[in-house]
Amino acid sequence: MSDLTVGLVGWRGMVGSVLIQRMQEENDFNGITPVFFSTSNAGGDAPKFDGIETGQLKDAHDIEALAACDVVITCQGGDYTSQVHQPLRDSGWNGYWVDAASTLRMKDDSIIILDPVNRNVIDSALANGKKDFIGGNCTVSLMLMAIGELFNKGWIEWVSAMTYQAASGSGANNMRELINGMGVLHDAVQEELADPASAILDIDKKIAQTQRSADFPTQYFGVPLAGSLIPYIDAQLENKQSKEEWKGGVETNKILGNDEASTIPIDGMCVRVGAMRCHAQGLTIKLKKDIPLEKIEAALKNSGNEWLDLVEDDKEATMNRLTPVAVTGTLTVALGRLRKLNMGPEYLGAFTVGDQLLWGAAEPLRRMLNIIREQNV
Ligand SMILES: NC(=O)C1=CN([C@@H]2O[C@H](COP(=O)(O)OP(=O)(O)OC[C@H]3O[C@@H](n4cnc5c(N)ncnc54)[C@H](OP(=O)(O)O)[C@@H]3O)[C@@H](O)[C@H]2O)C=CC1
Ligand SMILES: N[C@@H](CC(=O)OP(=O)(O)O)C(=O)O
Repeated sequence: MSDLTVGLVGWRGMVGSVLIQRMQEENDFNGITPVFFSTSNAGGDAPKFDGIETGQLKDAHDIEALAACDVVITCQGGDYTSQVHQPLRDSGWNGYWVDAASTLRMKDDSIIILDPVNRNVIDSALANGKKDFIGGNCTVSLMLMAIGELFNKGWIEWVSAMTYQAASGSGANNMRELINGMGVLHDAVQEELADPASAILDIDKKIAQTQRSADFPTQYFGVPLAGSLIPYIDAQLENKQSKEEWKGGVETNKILGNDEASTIPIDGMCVRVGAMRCHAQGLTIKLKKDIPLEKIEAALKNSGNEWLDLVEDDKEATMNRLTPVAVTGTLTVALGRLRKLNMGPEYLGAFTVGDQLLWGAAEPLRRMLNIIREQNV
């Protein structure tokens, strides 16, 4: 069988760059013919990689050029998907569409991909001729990478997820704004900080004044994030959930292949915090019955999830392994603070942290490409 021709759209964005880096690390370019597309620089030079012929960038809106690909992987964003996906399908193209954007996730013909958790759903979709494979919301994917085994065992009645989401989830400019804000705050009290005798409440007052000043960087988040938090992510829905909170329920159930009768209630509050690219979540899990903690830990350890770092519920281990700083830039999803809560023996508390650009965005896409390749051998 000849190499798959794989169109890459959005490769120079933040998610796309992480994808390309991971594809290089895993030698995913071996045995495919990559074609690089651009929405802004068609005809320019495609990125150069060792030993890979990439040629010129093609126009990402050129339906004919896209239709020449067996697989299109896009990290370009939802607007691009809205503009291009349907015209491409309408042209008769029957290739695989692999997408990071949320646009198509809840469509009947789409599969949300997170193969360590739902490989069975993906395999049966492939067998049934499905062609649209969409990466899940980062918070959802990271929660499932942590506690997917407990869902698969059928132990969970409902979950409440309280999230602590990194700036990267909003994009590169938002990450810059967070750091700029931190710098502005430091600059505002630099002299007082250098003087150990200065009063902390004076420093605090100056920080609050600076955060509230008209020239504090808020262009992208809308309000200050540095030294603060924002308990709202994405659009407001009519039922008062944020769209991010809504995704937690609908996407989790779709990934797990649950139907209306087997839907598991999942809800909580999604909060933006001043972390760079790792999302954390405090989980309250209502179990269907009292399952001993040792049994739960054993199930997680034996789940075959090689990326899970099950952190013992111990202060030192937690501080060293269950933080954004500990896991950032890695595929490790840390899960800890596992303990039965005072509400009763069916109530399990947990805390999880993972890199939202890796398992939360890029990694499921490159793994889907490899699953498609296995099908086409
Ligand atoms: N950020 C996240 O956490 C997640 C994002 N996603 C999805 O992925 C999509 C892309 O997100 P993200 O990667 O953050 O978006 P980016 O804004 O980083 O990149 C999107 C596109 O912007 C264009 N672009 C314009 N200026 C620049 C520049 N200076 N540097 C790089 N690219 C530039 C590029 O297109 P071109 O080369 O054609 O000009 C690029 O492909 C999102 O819209 C979302 O749908 C999904 C999960 C998580
Ligand atoms: N909304 C997520 C990031 C993201 O892009 O989500 P989605 O792929 O569902 O649009 C966040 O802000 O952290």
